[in-house]
Amino acid sequence: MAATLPISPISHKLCRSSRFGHNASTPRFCSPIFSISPCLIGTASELRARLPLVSSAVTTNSILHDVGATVAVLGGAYALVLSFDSLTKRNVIPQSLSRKLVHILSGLLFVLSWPIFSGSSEARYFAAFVPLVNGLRLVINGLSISPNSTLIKSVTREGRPEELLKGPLFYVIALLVSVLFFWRKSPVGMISLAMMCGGDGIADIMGRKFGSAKLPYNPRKSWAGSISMFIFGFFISIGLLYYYSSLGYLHINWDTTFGKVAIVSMVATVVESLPITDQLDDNVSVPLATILAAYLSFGY
Ligand SMILES: C/C(=C\COP(=O)(O)O)CCC[C@H](C)CCC[C@H](C)CCCC(C)C
Ligand SMILES: Nc1ccn([C@@H]2O[C@H](COP(=O)(O)OP(=O)(O)O)[C@@H](O)[C@H]2O)c(=O)n1
Repeated sequence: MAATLPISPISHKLCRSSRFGHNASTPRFCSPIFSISPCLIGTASELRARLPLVSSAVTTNSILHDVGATVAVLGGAYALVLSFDSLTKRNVIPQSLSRKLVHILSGLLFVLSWPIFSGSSEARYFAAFVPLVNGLRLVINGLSISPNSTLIKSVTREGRPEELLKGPLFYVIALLVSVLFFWRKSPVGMISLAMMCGGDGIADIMGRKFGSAKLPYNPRKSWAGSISMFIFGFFISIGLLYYYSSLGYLHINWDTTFGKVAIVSMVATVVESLPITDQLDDNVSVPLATILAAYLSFGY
């Protein structure tokens, strides 16, 4: 006997209507194949008539869901900067470390927040609103239109507002590109942010602390910084791929993925180590190189 499936609540409601001569007091079970009962035929035509109502209800729910997620992530972004500003003001951590931790955590927490948005095709645009608002915030403060000392102190090296228009703004643009063009169903965007936020951020912290042995072709960078970027970038990338595959967004072939991520991490690390920072900010060169290498490696 063919497997039977419970019909949805709306079908149950329709099946009970007197028009079909049924007095189904409990949800009917229906075979999913040929034995379509008059109730189901009625159900199908009734469903077609009601589909616009169902789809508009689903759309409204998705929009409310995504608006809520956007507000929550925006609040998280604001709270993150405020928290590190407070830690710096109370001399719990030095300003340079505070800025780097904001660099590392902002983007990675943003990527980790993507699953709280709905499954609708428009969800990525709601998520993109977060870096967009923060980008505008950086421009407004960077142009000193209405300077916010908390943001300037937490995100700049020397406390000059115009600094916001360089590294931080490129950083937020990289988040915007990843969410708009790659989102949850491609490994490319999340790996590029793992390398820019996690890898490059750790390179700075480890390089400043342990970077006595400088790179032969770039005395401003060190082996400790670059090796740290490769290792942390690799494991953070793998962690994000595992996170998204365990949630069902990605289907990863782990036999080949470790090698591919290692290659992409190496490419990003080499690019970051090049003496080109004065011409091209790391927050442009690293995500661009990672996106290219990851797209060539994974193909989607
Ligand atoms: C300090 C930052 C970049 C500087 O980079 P570099 O010059 O040191 O290479 C990071 C700037 C972060 C920005 C002000 C806030 C971005 C928030 C993000 C879009 C959303 C985070 C949400 C999450 C839930 C906290
Ligand atoms: N590969 C690296 C990267 C950074 N660093 C150290 O971290 C400092 C800041 O690096 P950076 O100029 O790339 O900083 P961001 O552009 O990432 O903010 C450098 O001046 C080095 O002291 C390193 O030693 N090795």
